[in-house]
Amino acid sequence: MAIPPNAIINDLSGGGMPSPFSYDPHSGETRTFSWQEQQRELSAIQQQPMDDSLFIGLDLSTQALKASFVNAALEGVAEHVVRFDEDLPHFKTKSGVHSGEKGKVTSPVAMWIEAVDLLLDRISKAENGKDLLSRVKAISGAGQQHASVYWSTSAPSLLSSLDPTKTLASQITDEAFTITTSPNWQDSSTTKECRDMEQAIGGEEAMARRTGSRAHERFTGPQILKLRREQPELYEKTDKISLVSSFLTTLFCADGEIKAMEESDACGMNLWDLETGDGWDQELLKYVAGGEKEAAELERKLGPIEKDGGVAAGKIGTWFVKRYGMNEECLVNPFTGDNPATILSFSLLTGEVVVSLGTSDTILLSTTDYAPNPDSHVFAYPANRAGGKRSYMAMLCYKNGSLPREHIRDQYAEGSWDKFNDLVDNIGYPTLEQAPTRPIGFYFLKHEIIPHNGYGIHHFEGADGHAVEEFSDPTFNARAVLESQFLSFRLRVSGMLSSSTGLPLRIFAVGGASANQCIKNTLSTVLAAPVFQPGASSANSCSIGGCMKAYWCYARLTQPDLGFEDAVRQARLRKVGGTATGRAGKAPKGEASSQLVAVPDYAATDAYDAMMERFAKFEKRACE
Ligand SMILES: Nc1ncnc2c1ncn2[C@@H]1O[C@H](COP(=O)(O)OP(=O)(O)O)[C@@H](O)[C@H]1O
Ligand SMILES: O=C(CO)[C@@H](O)[C@H](O)COP(=O)(O)O
Repeated sequence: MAIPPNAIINDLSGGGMPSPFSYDPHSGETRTFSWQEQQRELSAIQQQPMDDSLFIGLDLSTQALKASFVNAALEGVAEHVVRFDEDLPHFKTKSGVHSGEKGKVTSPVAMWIEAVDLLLDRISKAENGKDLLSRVKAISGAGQQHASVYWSTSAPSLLSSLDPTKTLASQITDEAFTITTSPNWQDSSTTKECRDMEQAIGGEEAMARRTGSRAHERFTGPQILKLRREQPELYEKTDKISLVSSFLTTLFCADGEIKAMEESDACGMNLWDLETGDGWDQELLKYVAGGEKEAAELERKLGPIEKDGGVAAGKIGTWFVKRYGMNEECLVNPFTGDNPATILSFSLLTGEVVVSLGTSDTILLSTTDYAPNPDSHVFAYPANRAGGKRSYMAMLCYKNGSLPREHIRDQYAEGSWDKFNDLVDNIGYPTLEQAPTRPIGFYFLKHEIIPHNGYGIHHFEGADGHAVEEFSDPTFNARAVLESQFLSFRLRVSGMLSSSTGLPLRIFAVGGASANQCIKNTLSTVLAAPVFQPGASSANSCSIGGCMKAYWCYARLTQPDLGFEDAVRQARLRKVGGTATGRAGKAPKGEASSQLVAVPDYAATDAYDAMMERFAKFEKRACE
């Protein structure tokens, strides 16, 4: 495979060896370290009593709960997963959720609690599992964004009196919650609430400027407003509201306190004043709560926000110590959102993006500019520190990510990814001559975020793009489901990048579908950029980002001012010094150097370039 000119490797991203220079997306600064400086740092690091330490990162995403363990050099040591549909079938979820009427999508909170029980059981029964758990010095991780948990007044006493002979699920019962299901990020039932909230503060531009995003159906603020309007008695009875991230922080501390939300994840609510970063947006709170006095009560329910991503929210609960032999000094670092955690496992340079192909498809980049736009999202960067220079994470999010790809695989390729790939390869890339008549399909199985209002399956054929029920060659759907998604990425990402071409310099692909070579090739070719992957596994970048956050939190016990990037760089020096040990007897996973996995077929890139105008026109038609 020829390495294209824009693929000059600096191995700052996606794990790997420490570099003599470090780029800090937090400050936008690049610093160089002489080898003498590195040698001094290495000696200092080797004196720290970390040799045996492990760090856990969890990822409670839509379809699964994953756990990664890393050592003090941030090398992967073990991984475990609980898949909701398969491992907890009694909750009867499909792809982790229940889909109801009028766009309502929820997940049972009890399922997540049982998943934590099952995950810990699996870990402790695995080879060396008990040993691994006993060596954990800090735990952190991520939750799917926007989804919320509604605690009752009984929660604190239930959480602080857990009996280690019983499971979490048998003790943190429905009594702990006012609502036993959590509105999922795929929910689209709050369109009215979104428009009302935007109108209350002067429109979508104003909402984006103040909170980082225009109002979105899945965001927590519109969901809370709908709850207050439709079930006021349950809203009133709710004592505290958590995001999935702060729900997990609370669960792992289990000290009776409902823990603070972390700022980056709180940006997915349309309630946090990201423009100033100073607090909840009082006008929005007032609107959602229904009055001035009521706003103060909503603020109490939401609690404070943790703006320092590297602090400890508490220590691991005694239930975990007594039942699973975890170290009572183990720190719990505030969990964040899944996308913020994913970006943390990379140190992106200007022009580089992470493309996460999970249940949702997302594009992530880091920036020091606050440049909100109604078509994308801006969140606080998850490694910000209180009082420090603020930076941001920009994101595009597609609801119809892996599920439409699976739908096409099941309908046209007998449920096999290999057969799906054969269809994609058989059709091949378009030539420049074919571009003006290339068929284009749209697969909005769920109400789409981008383009807003996209819904249903649409096929267009011919130069004029006349709508057809099905393509003349139905197998074309396999290629079309990839092409239309990546053409949409291409259309939108240019507005977020400052590069002269409007295209990314490098792509880091993560998430379940990044295992698929055909998908990576097409992504690379449509976006005209080389694709890299973080070592052996790219499906765990989110939980690895959580591990790094946990490590950072622990390192700050002895170096209170340590920044996230410096913590990561220091940890990787141990790899050079060879002082950290996994002791699990397995090859390290997930944290090897990034590898080039796909390069553009530039002739086809030209053809995709020529398709952009038609694509944008047909997409508008599909949304009419
Ligand atoms: N070989 C493959 N080709 C394409 N998609 C895949 C492949 N393997 C897994 N996937 C997709 O990955 C998705 C899960 O991705 P993952 O990142 O684990 O999800 P989540 O976003 O819930 O964390 C599944 O829905 C599946 O469709
Ligand atoms: O809604 C968003 C981001 O705004 C989604 O990205 C969710 O955060 C869920 O992620 P996955 O389950 O696909 O990881």
